[in-house]
Amino acid sequence: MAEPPVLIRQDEVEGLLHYKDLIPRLEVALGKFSKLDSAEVIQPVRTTVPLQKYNGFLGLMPAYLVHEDILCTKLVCFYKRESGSTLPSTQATVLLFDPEYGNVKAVSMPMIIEQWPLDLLMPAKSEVLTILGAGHQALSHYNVFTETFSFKEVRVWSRRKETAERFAQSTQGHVTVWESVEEAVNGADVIVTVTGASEPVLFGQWVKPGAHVAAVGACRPDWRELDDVLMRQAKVYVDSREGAVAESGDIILSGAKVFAELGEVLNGTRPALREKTTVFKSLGMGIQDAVSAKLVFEQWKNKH
Ligand SMILES: NC(=O)C1=CN([C@@H]2O[C@H](COP(=O)(O)OP(=O)(O)OC[C@H]3O[C@@H](n4cnc5c(N)ncnc54)[C@H](O)[C@@H]3O)[C@@H](O)[C@H]2O)C=CC1
Ligand SMILES: O=C([O-])C1=[NH+]CCC1
Repeated sequence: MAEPPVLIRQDEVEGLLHYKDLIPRLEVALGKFSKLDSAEVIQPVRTTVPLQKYNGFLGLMPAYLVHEDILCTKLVCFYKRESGSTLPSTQATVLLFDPEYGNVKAVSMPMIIEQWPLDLLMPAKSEVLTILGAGHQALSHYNVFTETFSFKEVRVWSRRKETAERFAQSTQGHVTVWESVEEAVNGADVIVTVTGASEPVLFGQWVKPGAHVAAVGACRPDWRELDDVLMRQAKVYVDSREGAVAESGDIILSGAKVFAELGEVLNGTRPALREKTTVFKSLGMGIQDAVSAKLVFEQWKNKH
């Protein structure tokens, strides 16, 4: 009989998962995904169930990495919350299966980082990082970006100043709080957008030519964080073309063309045009959670 699944709590996940181990594995998985070879990676576009009553969605994100034999699904509820709401806007659970037997081996709460610093797309000299939004994703992206690179200056903006101030107090390094997006992004080399916005908050006219925008929020076809000018003037990279044209309001509503998948850049089949203004629009990939879950489970087993 199969063992019952182990439950790995979020605080344990945080202790077990290290970016330096995770990122190279994520890059390999994304490279395989972009080869469009279903003998290697199977990841259908997320199925989304609307929760109209609560202004949210349940997303089902299964993935199978064939050679690594990792079968996994993430179940993620995400919501559009009113300003001042204390309810979480994203709640996710990851199930890691034994693909042969079919049982669940581990249940864990993911540490969601859908974007990691893409030095390939960032300007060669990246000194100023601006984060728009000050919630959970803001903190995890602050951590991964500042652990991987040394920025001279880190700035944050949020629609409520007190949230941005709380964020700045919670970070390891010094972060300055800005009252307007326009000022916060002025001269920034890297801009991370992690808001719950459904209308653009970042406008192309404010973005320094050659900057890199890591766009994480706006995961619905009618939600946006970036305006048409930015979307049309930038080279747009995505995690999955199929996902982007189905789910990204920034891409669908602006009519912007997708230049490349990140996996194509990693495979060397499309160039990383870091001297141009670049947008990397991520929507979340089941394979990323699969790779993370496998790593967490391996580390957990080593400790128990
Ligand atoms: N690309 C991906 O794979 C993932 C995307 N997300 C998305 O990232 C975004 C942020 O998620 P969390 O940090 O978990 O949320 P959160 O609720 O912890 O933080 C959201 C931040 O955005 C701000 N915000 C909310 N509505 C806004 C609006 N209309 N205009 C400007 N700012 C607004 C809030 O004040 C807060 O600072 C959400 O849209 C979420 O769906 C979350 C997980 C993964
Ligand atoms: O991958 C993910 O967890 C999500 N993507 C959009 C909202 C949540």
